[in-house]
Amino acid sequence: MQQHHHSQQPQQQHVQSSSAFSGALPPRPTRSSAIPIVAPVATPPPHGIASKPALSYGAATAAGGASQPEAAKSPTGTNATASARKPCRNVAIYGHCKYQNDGCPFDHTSASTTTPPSQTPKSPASQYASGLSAASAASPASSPNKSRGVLNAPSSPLKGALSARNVAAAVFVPKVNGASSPSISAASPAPTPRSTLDGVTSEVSDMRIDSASSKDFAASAYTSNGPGTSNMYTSSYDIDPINSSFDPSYTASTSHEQQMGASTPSAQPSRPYNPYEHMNEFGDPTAPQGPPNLGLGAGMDYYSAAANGAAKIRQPLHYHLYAPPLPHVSNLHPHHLTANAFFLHPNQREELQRKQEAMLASVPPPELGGPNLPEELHVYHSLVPLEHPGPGAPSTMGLPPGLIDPRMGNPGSNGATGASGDHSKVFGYRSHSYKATCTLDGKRYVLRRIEGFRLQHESAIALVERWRRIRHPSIVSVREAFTTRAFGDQSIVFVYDYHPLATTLYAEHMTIKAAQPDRRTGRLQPVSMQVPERTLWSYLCQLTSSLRSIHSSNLAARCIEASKVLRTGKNRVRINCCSVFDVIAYNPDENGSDALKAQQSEDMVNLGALILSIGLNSVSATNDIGSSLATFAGRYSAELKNVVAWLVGQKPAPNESTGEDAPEVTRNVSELVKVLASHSADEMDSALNYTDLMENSLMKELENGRLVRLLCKFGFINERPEFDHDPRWAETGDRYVIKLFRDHVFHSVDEAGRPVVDLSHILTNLNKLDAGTDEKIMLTSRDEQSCLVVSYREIKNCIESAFQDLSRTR
Ligand SMILES: Nc1ncnc2c1ncn2[C@@H]1O[C@H](COP(=O)(O)OP(=O)(O)OP(=O)(O)O)[C@@H](O)[C@H]1O
Repeated sequence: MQQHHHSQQPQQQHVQSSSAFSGALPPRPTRSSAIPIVAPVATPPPHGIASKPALSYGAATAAGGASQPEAAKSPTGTNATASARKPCRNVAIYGHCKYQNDGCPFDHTSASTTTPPSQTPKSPASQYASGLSAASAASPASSPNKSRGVLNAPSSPLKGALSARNVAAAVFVPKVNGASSPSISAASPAPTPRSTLDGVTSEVSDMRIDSASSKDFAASAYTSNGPGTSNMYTSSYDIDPINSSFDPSYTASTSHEQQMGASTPSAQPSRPYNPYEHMNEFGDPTAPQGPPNLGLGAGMDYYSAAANGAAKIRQPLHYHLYAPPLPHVSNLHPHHLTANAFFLHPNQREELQRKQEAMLASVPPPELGGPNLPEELHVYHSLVPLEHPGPGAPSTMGLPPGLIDPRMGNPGSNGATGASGDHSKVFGYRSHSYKATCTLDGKRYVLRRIEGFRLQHESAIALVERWRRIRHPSIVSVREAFTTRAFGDQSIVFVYDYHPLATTLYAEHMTIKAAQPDRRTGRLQPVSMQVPERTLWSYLCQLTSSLRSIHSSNLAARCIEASKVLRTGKNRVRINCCSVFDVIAYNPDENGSDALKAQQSEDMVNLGALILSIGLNSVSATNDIGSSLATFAGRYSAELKNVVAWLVGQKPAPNESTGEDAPEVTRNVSELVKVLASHSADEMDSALNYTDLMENSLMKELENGRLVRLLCKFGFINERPEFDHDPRWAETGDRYVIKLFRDHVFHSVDEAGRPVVDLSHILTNLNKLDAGTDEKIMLTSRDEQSCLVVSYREIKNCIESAFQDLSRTR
């Protein structure tokens, strides 16, 4: 309520001053639109008519009121003679007035005289405008920030910023004068009485009125903005300033050229827009002419020119333009392009969000029917079982939604994993897996508890330390192991990195998955179990690489099993549960190196058996290796079959022509790496392509991050009920411009008053704002009684200044 009160009060005040400003009319009801500037041509009498006096910005007048300036007391709108002396606003905005010969009482002459500042009522818009030129102590809009504003800096290109009433003076074009900042030229007489606002006078005196040269100015005026950014002044001659804001044909050189001081309006002839002009900046020797103003080409070679150019910062930076997707990524699937030009691909977003949901999944506490788990275990808390509780357990004990990959269905129903506490098919002990949060770093880990295990040798658990040091993209990292009685028994717990929504190769390829809806028809279709050969090669390459790392560390995986290889993404696999066997099957009497050799050799056999089982979608494929290999050979290439046969220890077939036995190759991981060389190259290509795709996705999200930061700043400033004991802070001074810009971006309406719900309008404006371009826009107050012509750079400065004020008070 308080906020409402504060935001209303200044608005009412503004309406009052605005109605006085426009001439004795009752204030119009406040509308959410701030964009009526597109509409005037649709209204029969454009201005000067009693029913629509609000458009007479040129001379601020008032019907009365003690607070009004002296000069404001002469009526406008009702006095045709007075109107005739006032410059027509249509000329100011559109370059011509279509009602010139149709009764429009305003002045359309293009002869120019100096536009004197006229009296301005203290509407927030005019307050801001006057604040731009000189901070007026009497103005309620004056804020301590103004002196900091770029607008007051003598060399600023914003020096000629217009106040609301200056909009009434005809077309302005920036005057580029050597290295100094552009000033503004007015092209129509402005016979309004001299202003009492001295601060504005100094600003307006910078405006050159020279209708004869105005065309020349127009030709050079576009130099003030960067390519892709139209200039309000230029637009006012021949294009619609609103609808053509992205028309690149009205832009050419950069402000850098202006800084070089060689492009005076008269010196630089009009030349066609060249979208590749920036390339010339570095002195491309193939260019037909040297880059403007750099003096390159003659005597300067391309590379030194490039080094020179690279050192210079080009302004303005074109942050307001979305960079298109890179061709090497986007050309992969053209139909993906249009939908995903701006944002992360929906499937990718969905997958990432599902993973986050899995990370945050929790179970109810035991008193509410949840599983009976210790509240804290060593440095871990919030334990959530990763396996279903077994038949007969109440539903509250079930897995929380979002914890498992939805493709897998209910794990209990299809037997993808055993129930929590079942005997592990691999380790033999009863085992449980939990997701848990670490109190030390707040991250999620997986705790694998082996129930009823009594540790006999301290040195066994010390082996875990060796596993801790192994970091490999295809191995689930081992963090630590500890024994505990927290579950009421003797248990050992192994801690691993958590990979949300991970499934096992067993669940993925050896269990029948629930039918999935067809993409085109939407009908449920059974999921094919056939594993493409490319996928098998990919698994083989990844697992070989991880074995290589393990074996070279004088360790053996000992758990190359379908249920112990996790699938953590599309075709991404990781060996899980490393170190468990080393601890639970520890034998102090074993000869170290012989045992290790045997275990490593076993890893190779298990790898072959795993590929064979996946290819045949059955764990029992290893029961009869000979017949399984025959079936396998019917589905896959001879090359793959031979590699698998070699791994599982089958004798290679004799040479067909000579009948001789093929030489036996020693079976170890180094040999396997050689065998897989060409497939590893394929794998690397895929990985690099995927990296490119990810980088591209990252670039899209980067853009969004910028805009979110900007929107946060808006949120801090707009509608703030009070700041620094000033209840009108959010509505006055720099903040008034921010408010009008917010209206322009989010509350604009079309000609029929319907809200413009157009994301591109928002993105375009926010990007230009973030980039701080020199392009100017017209902001209109909610009551349509006043307007401001400001550049995005000025608005950006206002936001920065207001935000800094807020953050300084912390
Ligand atoms: N590090 C991990 N990150 C994420 N999920 C994991 C991780 N380790 C295991 N899981 C998940 O926990 C579940 C149970 O794993 P587990 O290894 O106990 O499978 P299992 O088929 O029950 O094997 P076993 O027969 O040995 O008990 C699986 O669905 C697996 O996806």
